[in-house]
Amino acid sequence: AVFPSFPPGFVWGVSTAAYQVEGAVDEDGRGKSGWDAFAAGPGRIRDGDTATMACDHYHRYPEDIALMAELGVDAYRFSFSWPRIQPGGAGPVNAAGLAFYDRLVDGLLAAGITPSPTLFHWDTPLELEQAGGWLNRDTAERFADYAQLLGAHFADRIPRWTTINEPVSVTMLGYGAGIHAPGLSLGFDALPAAHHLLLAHGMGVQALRSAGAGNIGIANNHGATWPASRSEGDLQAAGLYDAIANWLFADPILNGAYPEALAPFLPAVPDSDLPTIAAPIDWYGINSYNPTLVGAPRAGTGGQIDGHALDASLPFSLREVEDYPRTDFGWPVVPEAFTELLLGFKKRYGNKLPPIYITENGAAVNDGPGPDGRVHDQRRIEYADAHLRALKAAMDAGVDVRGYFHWSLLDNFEWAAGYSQRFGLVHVDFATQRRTPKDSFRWFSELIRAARDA
Ligand SMILES: O=C(O)[C@H](O)[C@@H](O)[C@H](O)[C@H](O)CO
Repeated sequence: AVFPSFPPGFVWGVSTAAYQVEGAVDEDGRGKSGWDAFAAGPGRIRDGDTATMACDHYHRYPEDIALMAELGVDAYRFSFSWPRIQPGGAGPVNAAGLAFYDRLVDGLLAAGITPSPTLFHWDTPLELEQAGGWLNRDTAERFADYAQLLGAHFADRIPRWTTINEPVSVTMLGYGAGIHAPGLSLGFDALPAAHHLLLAHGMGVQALRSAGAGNIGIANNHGATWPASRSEGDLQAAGLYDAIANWLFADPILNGAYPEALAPFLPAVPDSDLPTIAAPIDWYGINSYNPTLVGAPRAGTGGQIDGHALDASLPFSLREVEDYPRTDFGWPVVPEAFTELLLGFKKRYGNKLPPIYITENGAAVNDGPGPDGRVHDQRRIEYADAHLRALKAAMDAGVDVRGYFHWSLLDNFEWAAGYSQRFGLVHVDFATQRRTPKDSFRWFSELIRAARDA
């Protein structure tokens, strides 16, 4: 089928994150992160994998930049490693750490690829984590200092900035359900972390602007929430889950207030915090993969996330989305839910909604090289094709989307799932670090060129 045309200037990109690709965890003065400590814990990461080497991007970035140039992308969304740049999360800069990002940014610019970094993608400096991490308001203050120094150093070379990646995942998986670092299972008592992450975002925006940087946004994870049935119990549970998973992290930024439904659960916060969180942004980033089916609590189970059982005491339970294909990570493939999500955003925020970038979208498809040495990841092509058509349908209906960043350029360290789940357009042999562009890589590069020539 003919591929839908995207507007001229639409940004095509790929995404990665420092801890998932860099490796070199003990090199050139990098400090430890909460993830280093968490991943070292027995049974925390599938197969006992660690990110000590990951994709060795720290040394192989020239090869990876060449792959991105071959792919034909306009932009590369990577993340800065806070513990590499500022070990301990406070005080002086680690010059050798900063120098790595000078090399990466200059290499991208030389290749005609726009560096589009994220300041924080989950690797909290360990010293800050040990002082309470995102449960501690001070971490937001430290983040503002970190944003200031990066803005001052790179404002002249970096034209697009993301403050924080998915505060919802850090809050719910890291502090709420203990599946990610720091591994705390606090349930609703994790919500102060959400507030401090949002506060850090707002302070980060202000710090970047005062350092002369601009074109700033956040990358929030969002997905359509579907009630398990029209019963009162399921509708109520789905409404509460939707408020926590989606609107808790969008409303304060776009509306300047928390969702009313969550008032009973949220900590009291200083009045001045909400205007800070709502610091004007230039664009809004959405990471989206699939919808979530939610019902009333069920005795004995709260459902599961990536095979990790959720606490049965939660006021909702996650259910399996039936009758749709699944990725190898078990995530349902529902392109129409992507359109539904974006139209829902336009309806909810109207003209308060700035232009959108899809900062992440992709699928775990674990095919490896076949006898011909190629990786025939047809299911990834089908996933991306269907989601880009779903995206274009939302754009045709008036949603202002300016770009799409595929997750991910490389197979990488998929957090608690280790290397068992592959999201890359490029296959990585983690024993030899050999990179093999997959069939999806060729498909995406043809699509980008066709879209540009259209
Ligand atoms: O969205 C996230 O969880 C993160 O941003 C990425 O780091 C993940 O690796 C990716 O999404 C696949 O799960």
